Amino acid sequence: MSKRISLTRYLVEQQRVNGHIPAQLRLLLEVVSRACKRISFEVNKGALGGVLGAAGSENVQGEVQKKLDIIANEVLIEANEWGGHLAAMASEEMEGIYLVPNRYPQGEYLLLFDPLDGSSNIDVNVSIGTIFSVLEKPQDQRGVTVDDFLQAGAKQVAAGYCIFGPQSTLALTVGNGVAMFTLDREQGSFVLIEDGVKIPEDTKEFSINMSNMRHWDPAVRRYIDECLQGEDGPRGKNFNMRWIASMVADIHRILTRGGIFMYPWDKREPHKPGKLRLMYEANPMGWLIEQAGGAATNGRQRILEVQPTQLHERVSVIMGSKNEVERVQRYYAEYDAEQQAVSA
Ligand SMILES: O=P(O)(O)OC[C@H]1O[C@](O)(COP(=O)(O)O)[C@@H](O)[C@@H]1O
Ligand SMILES: [Mg+2]
Ligand SMILES: [Mg+2]
Repeated sequence: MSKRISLTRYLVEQQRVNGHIPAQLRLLLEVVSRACKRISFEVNKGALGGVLGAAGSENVQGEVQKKLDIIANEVLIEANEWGGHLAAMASEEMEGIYLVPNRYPQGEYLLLFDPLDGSSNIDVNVSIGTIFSVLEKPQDQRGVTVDDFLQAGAKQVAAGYCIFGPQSTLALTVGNGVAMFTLDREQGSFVLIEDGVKIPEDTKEFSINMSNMRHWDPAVRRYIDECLQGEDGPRGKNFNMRWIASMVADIHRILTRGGIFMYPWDKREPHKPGKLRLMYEANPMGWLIEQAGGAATNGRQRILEVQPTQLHERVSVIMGSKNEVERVQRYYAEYDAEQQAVSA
């Protein structure tokens, strides 16, 4: 039987052998993975555990909260607040930041999370997940503020997600490629299933909510129009489409077999840059995708270089197989040049 490598062992190797992560970060990631395990068990209870359905409240973004959104948020906070590795946390489900209470030891990291991604899929038994991102607390003696969190995605020191599907699988990067671990429920531990995950540079599969087509901008329309024309169009090949409506599941598929995922700006709410959140959805996913050889952009700028100005900032998202993402970027550049020429 081949040797099984647990997440714990992988992290120890990242720390000791490769010197990639300090001990504090290793311990923090252990705690996050334990929280993901707890959430996985809660998710699996479904109707039997009374965890389905709406909670009867709204989050800061005006979205109806599901019971599991709140349960997952509490699990992550409870697991992480006393460990001594963190200074503060931020979540999709909380308006402000959560400071580690004074009664617990204070750490050097900031943790951001989307505790339950794909909330609309909870009640219909479709894959959902937890997304997380770790930043370093800026070095100074002040107490932590929201401004400390407003760092570009390129500053992340760890990022990942745990998908709760037919299997619970945790994908992780500490800046040394992407590794995936599946939860062995009998052993109670995450076991390495793939290291050095690589996304093919080309693809024949796109992922976008087609019902928004009439609201997109011309660059995205052009790209999707050409995909839809298949063999008869300029791309000369047929494309397939997948939309799970859980970013975590769509990105997991792309990390597994390639593809392009888009949730672009659209004109329904023109003042918003996009639907997805920069700091705890696009940044961690963007870094994972890049670490697997893919690309992540808002059409005009690399996502990891977007300087956040708000905790719950939104962003237009185009990520996945490199050549396709670069093509969409090119279409944006061509469209912008045309617009400039018209207005000159
Ligand atoms: O309802 P739509 O347009 O299909 O949107 C689906 C998108 O919304 C999200 O569910 C937002 O995440 P939350 O469930 O964490 O709010 C993404 O995971 C997904 O890509
Ligand atoms: Mg989400
Ligand atoms: Mg969520």
